[in-house]
Formats: sequence, C-alpha cells, structure tokens
Amino acid sequence: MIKTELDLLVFGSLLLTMSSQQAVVEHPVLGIRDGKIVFVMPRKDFQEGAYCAKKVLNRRDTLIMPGLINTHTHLAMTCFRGMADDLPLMTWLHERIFPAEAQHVSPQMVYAGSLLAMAEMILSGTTTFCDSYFFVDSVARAAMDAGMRAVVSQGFIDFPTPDTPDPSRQLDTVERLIASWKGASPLIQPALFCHSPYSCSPETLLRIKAAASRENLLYMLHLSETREEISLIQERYGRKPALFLRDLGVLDSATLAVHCTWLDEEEMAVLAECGVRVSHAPQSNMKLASGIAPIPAMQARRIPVSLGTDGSASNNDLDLFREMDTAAKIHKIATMDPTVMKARQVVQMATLDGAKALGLEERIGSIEAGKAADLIILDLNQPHLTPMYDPFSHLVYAATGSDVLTSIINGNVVMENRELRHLDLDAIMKEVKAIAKRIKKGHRD
Ligand SMILES: CSC[C@H]1O[C@@H](n2cnc3c(O)ncnc32)[C@H](O)[C@@H]1O
Ligand SMILES: [Zn+2]
Repeated sequence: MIKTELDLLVFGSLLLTMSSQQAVVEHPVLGIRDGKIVFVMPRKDFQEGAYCAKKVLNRRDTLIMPGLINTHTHLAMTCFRGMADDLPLMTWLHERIFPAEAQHVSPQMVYAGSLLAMAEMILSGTTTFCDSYFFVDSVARAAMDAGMRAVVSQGFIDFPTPDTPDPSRQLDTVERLIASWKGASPLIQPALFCHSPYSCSPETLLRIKAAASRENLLYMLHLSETREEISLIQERYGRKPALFLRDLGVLDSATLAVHCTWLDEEEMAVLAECGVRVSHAPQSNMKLASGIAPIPAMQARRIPVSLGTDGSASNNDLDLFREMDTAAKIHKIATMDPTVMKARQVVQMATLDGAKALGLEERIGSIEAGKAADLIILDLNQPHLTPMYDPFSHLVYAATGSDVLTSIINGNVVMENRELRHLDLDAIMKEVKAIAKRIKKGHRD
C-alpha cells in the first residue's frame, strides 16, 4: 500500500474545529502537510497504515483548537509595560507614552520589544496578531524570526513620529512598507493604521485610506475610545466620530475599527451598513477607564467583533485567554444579564471572528481541511480544568495561556511542551531589560 506522506500527525482527546458548524471531535487525529491541514477525523476512522508522518504529537488529556488571533496590539510597547499605570487615556498618551516613544522608539527597540511580545503570545496560545506601530520592518522581521503569522500595520499620526519625522512624507513610509512586505511571505500582510480621528486630519485619514484601497490593504484606526474623543470630534466637525468617518468615505469592509467604546445606536447602524469590523479590547478599556463598549448590541447588528489586547502598557499582558474571560464577564455586568456573551461565542471572537476581522477567514480561524495549520494544544490534566462538562466554559472561565503546551503555525511547531523552538527567550529578555534601564534613566537608545 502506498502511504500518504505527512509532515505532522497530531492526536488529542478533544478538538474544537471552530468552523461555522463549530463541530467538536472526540479522540481526534489531524494530518498536516506543507503547512496545511490535510484531514481531521475521529481516531476510530483513522487507518494507521495509510500514512507516514515525519513527526507525531501524541499526549494524553489534550485539547486541540485553532490558534488565537489578537486583532489589535502595539507589540513593542512591551518595553513600556508597567511604566505608566493608573492614568486616563489622554494623560497616559500625552504626558507619558508619546514623550517616551519620541525618545526611545528605534528599529532596534521595536525589534526587541516585538520579539518579547511574540514569545509571550506564543506561550499563551496566540498564533496570529495584528500590530500597529512604527518601524514596521522590525515587527515583520521579528515575526519571520518567531515563525508567527502577522498583519503588520504602519501607524500614522499628524505629528512627527519616530519613523516618519516629517508627516508630509507619510506616503513615502507607505511605499517603503509595500515594497518590502507586500507579497513577501504568506505569513506577513502589511496594513495601514491611522491613530484616530482626533490625531489625524481628514486629509491624512483620506490619503491613507486611498493608499490602503489602492493596494488592497486593511485600514485601521482607534475609534470612539473615550468620551473626550466624542466631544473633540463633535466640536471640530459637528458630528459624532463614526458619522464623520462615514461622510469622509473611509468606512467599508476593509476597515477595522478599534475600541468603539462610545458608539451609539446611530453609529452602530452606520458601521453595520458600511461592513466595518471591530476589535474589542476590554482590558485596556477597563484599565484606562475608557468605558465599556456596547459589544452585545454590535453583535445583534451582525457587526463582526474580534478581540485585541491593545499594547502591554495599557493591559498589561498579551494573554488572550485572560481577554476572553474579561470580555465574557464585563458585558454580563454592563447589561446585568448573565446570558449575554456566552463562552462559545467568546471563543469564536478569539478565533474565526478574529480571522474575519483581518480578512483572513479563507486561510485561518478554524480547523478545516485546506486551511493553514495554525493550532494550539492545551493540557487538560490540570486541577483548575477538572472536571470538564463543557470545553468552551473552561477555555473562557478557567484556562490561562500557561495551559497551552504546544503551538503550531503554518504547520511549524513553534512551541513544544512549553519550549519555544525559534526564540532565545533569555537573550530577548536581557535585551529588553537593557532597553528598560535606559528608559528608566531617560536616556536615548
Ligand atoms: C499609530 S498607532 C501607535 C500609537 O498608538 C498609541 N496607542 C497605544 N494604545 C493606544 C490607545 O489605546 N489609544 C490611543 N493610542 C494608543 C501608541 O502609543 C502609539 O503612539
Ligand atoms: Zn491601540
């Protein structure tokens, strides 16, 4: 008998496909070749003699699921973790973060801080992230080195930023990003990010959107994050932020709006009509006391909502398991209704809906034959995961990132039994500690 060759065979106790049917497979076997899922089937249907695999992962008491997708973060801000806590957004940004970024953000700092973030994300089950920051080339190189799937977006603000000191040259920065990374790797998608409607002029918002549309790239921005933003935009443009952006012509299905904390009914209707996707970052919204986004109302309008951690200076970690727990609970208390944001739906937000938010649902977000092999394996043999009536309940309300044993991205094992395969964590932490020492002293890198 001719055997089908596989790169990897994975056995487990339970597998959550997170496909639209949300099938759960007991005692699953999963075959992977050339970075893709070849089959998923129950072990009883598996003909052992029909396959030969270069590597086999087979551990008792494990749950296999799609890798988690973090749709909004600023990875290099790991270097600022814990540096400016317990402040409201505008004070945090203008008095602490922007000045620190002006002094310390460099290609080296972004590479080191992003690598540290990637180590943290892989160790906690994230396989795809969408980053928005400066010196994007460093983020993309770090993602290639870590073996992570990434949307790397270039951030724009209408004042001199570390990689675009002259804001009138923003389009040069766009061109550099496209020349270096568009089509360069199946793991990397470039994208464009305008910081917000209050920090970018209508001309900038439009110019960057036009470039994104021309190049078929995702366009993102922080939207309606605080009440202060609503007043500012209302004063400046005589309209609420979402209406202002709709009238400007930058809202469509290739737009991902981050936060959306203070959207009202009319604005939600506009987002739904335009096909805008949303990234919800509940822990950052809580820590900066920005507010509670009306997520159940958005989902009722069929606005696709995904999860993001935001940067680690406003969260302060990148563990999407903790974010899922927060997302499930915060809306129960906000609506005083424990039936909203059920565990199964929250897991979907962190997987398939994350893929939809990034326009990657054909490739990732669920475990299905033909999709990329981006998956994680959790250890169920833990006191806090015993007994198990409902795996979705455990993933949202009991598990943390440290329950992830093994992570596979595009068919590559990037972490096995909690050992990072591509990253030297000690060296990365040493480098970031050295950067933090300079930040503490206030010296330039
Ligand atoms: C142009 S994107 C990078 C830019 O955004 C800043 N930032 C990080 N988190 C937030 C947030 O929650 N709201 C607004 N701005 C934020 C970051 O420090 C960079 O300057
Ligand atoms: Zn952000």
